[in-house]
Formats: sequence, structure tokens, C-alpha cells
Amino acid sequence: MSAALLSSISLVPPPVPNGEPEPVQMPVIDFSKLQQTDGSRLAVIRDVETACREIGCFQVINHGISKSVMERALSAANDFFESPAQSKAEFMSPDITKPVRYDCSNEGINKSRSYLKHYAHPLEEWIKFWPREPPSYRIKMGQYAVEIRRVALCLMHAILQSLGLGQAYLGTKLEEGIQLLAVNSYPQLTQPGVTLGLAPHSDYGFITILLPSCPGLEVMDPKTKVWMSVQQPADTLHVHIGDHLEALSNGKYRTVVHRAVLHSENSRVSIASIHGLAMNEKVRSAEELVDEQNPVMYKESSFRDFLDFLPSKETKNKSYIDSLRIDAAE
Ligand SMILES: O=C(O)CCC(=O)C(=O)O
Ligand SMILES: [Fe+2]
Repeated sequence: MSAALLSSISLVPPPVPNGEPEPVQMPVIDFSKLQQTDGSRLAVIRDVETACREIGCFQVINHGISKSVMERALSAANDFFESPAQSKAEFMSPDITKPVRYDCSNEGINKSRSYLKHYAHPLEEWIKFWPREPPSYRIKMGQYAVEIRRVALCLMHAILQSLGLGQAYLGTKLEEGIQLLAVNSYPQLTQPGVTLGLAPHSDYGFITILLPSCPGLEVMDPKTKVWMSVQQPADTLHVHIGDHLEALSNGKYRTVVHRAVLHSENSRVSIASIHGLAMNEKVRSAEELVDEQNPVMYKESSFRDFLDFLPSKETKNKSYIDSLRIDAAE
């Protein structure tokens, strides 16, 4: 999609009488053009820059992941949640550092979300911890994890280039980085008034790539603070920016506040693949994006710091990104 077409998309939904968010078309990035070395790549990098700066999300087409790999991953997710309670219970734990964790408590932001979270890269290190039930879970989810990571790496390099830092800016740190899969399950909307699956939040990493079985994701327009209902054709991937990319870009790109609402006709599963730097690698605001007008706006932090932050008292009053923001008055 050209920059002209990109900028012609209206990102702000018109007000609707019943207060429901209007479905909004997200900016579209043609992934196949990022593989080219001519002007097509540069045009797409400009589109990435516009999308990241204006709204913090975009959708990816021509990413090369087959429909069957995506469908098999979603069916593995669905089959896991449908498996006997006893096989899921094995993964329940209050310890957020566990390699695999299942939670159906609906506590905190998980209004009516059950989820399975596990690391996915390097796959050979983590897959042995993944569920054995259903028996095809590891193979189906493993294949998706590998393929989505290839797309994520390419997109993160493109985003670095779009910031003017150059795609090789972080050296091998992206390749050595973390991949966390949040596999989510939401019931169908049945009770009027109980519409929220997952409360508003932002994701900690550089980017999240989301694959849902049906609509339900909403993102907040950063300017108007109006909720937008994300429309995602079955073969596209939804990408949004996380807290650590906001910090690295020194606020040029903003983390995306999003939530999931329940679908009126279907239960829903989604797979969020979260990508960031390695567990103990500190993310800092890029020096190249700091000057007198733009002083450093974020404290440095790692994924480990994020995990330490979650159970802390500070979490009650602040989001993680707020805890990183340096108060101008400090
Ligand atoms: O299910 C969705 O649409 C959103 C999931 C999400 O935000 C997450 O897993 O962090
Ligand atoms: Fe999220």
C-alpha cells in the first residue's frame, strides 16, 4: 500500500449512536515489499513510520505464513482450552517466572479471559515444557511460533529503520531476544453488561503480533482516546507497539492501549506473540533520538524488571510504562 493510500485511511471512528466503537480499517503493510532492496522497501518503511507514529498499530499482508499454519495454531489453542480441567491444572501457578502458566481465575485485568502463557524462543529450549494435551499442540503451535518469529524479526528491523536508527541498530540483540506466546480464550457474550474479556492494558515488549479466531480486539486512538474496533481479515496479522519500543524510541512511538471484548456469536481464541530483548538486556532510549529538545524520557529496564514490577505495590497505581517515564519535575 502506498503512503498516499495509507494516509487516506481515516483512523478516527465517527461517533455512533449506541456508543459501540466503530470498526476501523488499520494501516496495511505489504510484508513482501520489505524483502525488496529497491524503492519499494523504502516506501513501506515510510508507511511503517506513519502507522507507528500516528496510531501504533498496523496489519501485515503477504507475510508468507500459510493459512493452514495459522488455522492449525488456532485449533491447537482451542483444543488446549477444551481439554480436561485436570490437564490444564498442571500449569496453574502463582509464580510468574514459570516457563508455562495457565490461569482461569479471571482476576485483575483478566475479566473473562483464561490464558496459557509460555516462552517460545529458542523453541528447543522451551517446547519440552509445553502442554502434551492435546497431543498435536506442540507441533502446531511450534510451527506457528517459528514462522511468526521470522515475521517479527523482519518487522522489528523495519521499525528500527523507520526510526532512522538503521535496521542493524541493535546488532544481534533482536535475534537473541525473547518470544512469549499468550494463548487466550474468551467465552461468547451471554450476559448483557458483561462485555469485557481483557481490560485495557499495554504489552511490555517491542511488538506484539496478534492472530485471533474472530473480532474482539479494540485499540484506543492515542489522540482522541476513543476505542476502535479492529477488523482483521483472516489471513492478515495485527501488529502493535509495546512499552519497550516506546522507551527505545524515546516516546516517538507510543505503546498501544488495547482490550478485548466478548463476541456476541462465538467464543474466541487469540494468540499474542510478544517479542522483545533477552530477559536481562536493558532497553534504553536511543541516544540518536535524544537532544536538547528531546531529553531522555524513560528509565532503562529489562524484561526481568518488568516481571519484578508485576507483583509490586506500584502496579496498583501505575502501568509499567508509567513507571518507566521520567517525570520532568524529577
Ligand atoms: O485477545 C486479544 O484480542 C488481545 C490479547 C492481548 O492483548 C494480550 O494477550 O496481551
Ligand atoms: Fe495485550
